[in-house]
Amino acid sequence: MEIIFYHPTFDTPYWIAQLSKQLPGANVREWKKGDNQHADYALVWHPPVEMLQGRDLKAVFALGAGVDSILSKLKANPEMLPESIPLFRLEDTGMGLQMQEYAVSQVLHWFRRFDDYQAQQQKSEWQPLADYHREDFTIGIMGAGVLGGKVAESLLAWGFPVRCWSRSRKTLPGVQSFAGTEELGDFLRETRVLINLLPNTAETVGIINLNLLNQLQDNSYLLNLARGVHVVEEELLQALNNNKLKGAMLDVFSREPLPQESPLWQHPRVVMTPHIAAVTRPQEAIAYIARTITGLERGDHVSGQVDRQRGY
Ligand SMILES: NC(=O)c1ccc[n+]([C@@H]2O[C@H](COP(=O)([O-])OP(=O)(O)OC[C@H]3O[C@@H](n4cnc5c(N)ncnc54)[C@H](O)[C@@H]3O)[C@@H](O)[C@H]2O)c1
Ligand SMILES: O=C(O)[C@H](O)CO
Repeated sequence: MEIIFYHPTFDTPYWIAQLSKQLPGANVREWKKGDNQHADYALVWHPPVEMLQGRDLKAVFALGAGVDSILSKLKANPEMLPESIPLFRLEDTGMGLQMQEYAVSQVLHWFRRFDDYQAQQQKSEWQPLADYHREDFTIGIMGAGVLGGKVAESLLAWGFPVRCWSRSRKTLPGVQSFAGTEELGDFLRETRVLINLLPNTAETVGIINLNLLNQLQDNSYLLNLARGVHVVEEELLQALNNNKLKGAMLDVFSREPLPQESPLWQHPRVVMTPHIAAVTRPQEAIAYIARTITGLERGDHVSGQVDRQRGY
């Protein structure tokens, strides 16, 4: 079995060595420009079109959870990967735990009013504040898939009321599930902390706009862990400046790196990280890919295949 690997920043020798160890019958090689030799599987992130085009592959694996970049490249170059070749993505592979760490730490930060205490410290002000109550701190998770489900579990464990919104209704124990555009308003009405874990698709671009934010509880918070294009950044700033939103924590931006001139850098109630909420963990990802390839070779049904029409 021949496997080609391409990632612009990963430690390629490590990936090749580990994949070879876990797939003993496979010959794994780094794809380099000009390599047109046969391959059965391709493992990629931001692949050059020529790497995939014209190949008779059994499957392609995206080396991340989101497949928006590869699907948008495919839109511009449909011949890069015919529909008959399945595209897989990473399901969890250690990202669920990272998302839990991120979400729990920030929700607790807001719940215990550490943002207010930090602002007071700037003014050398010693002033105990009223406690917040969990019943007024409903967490609303948009996108209740692999990662949204994990985040829901972790916040439930801290005793917060948790609800989710997704395309179809979910049955996550203890979580109130809302589905479809017709239930979006009901989902938002009680939400105090909005956590975004939607995929980037034609339907979800720009979904977090002023109209949506205005439907949240007053003094709400936004945690964007998915993609920057979900948020209309100027409208987020309006919602912060008119105090509908009390704070926002953003891991992703419509342009990355965030341009120096963006007012988000300086906003006193915005905190940010540089797209690190959940990164690909090589060990878990390699084990998952090896397991999936073994399953595909046996003809098993395996999960993780992207529905290209839906876009995730
Ligand atoms: N910031 C980071 O570091 C980072 C890391 C990993 C993943 N992500 C992002 O997180 C996203 C989610 O990952 P996942 O593995 O949980 O994906 P997933 O496919 O398992 O879950 C997606 C969820 O969104 C819902 N959904 C999709 N379209 C919808 C729509 N139009 N309306 C309502 N609900 C809709 C689905 O029903 C599903 O519940 C990824 O697509 C990626 O963009 C970000
Ligand atoms: O989707 C993912 O896996 C991360 O956001 C990296 O882009």
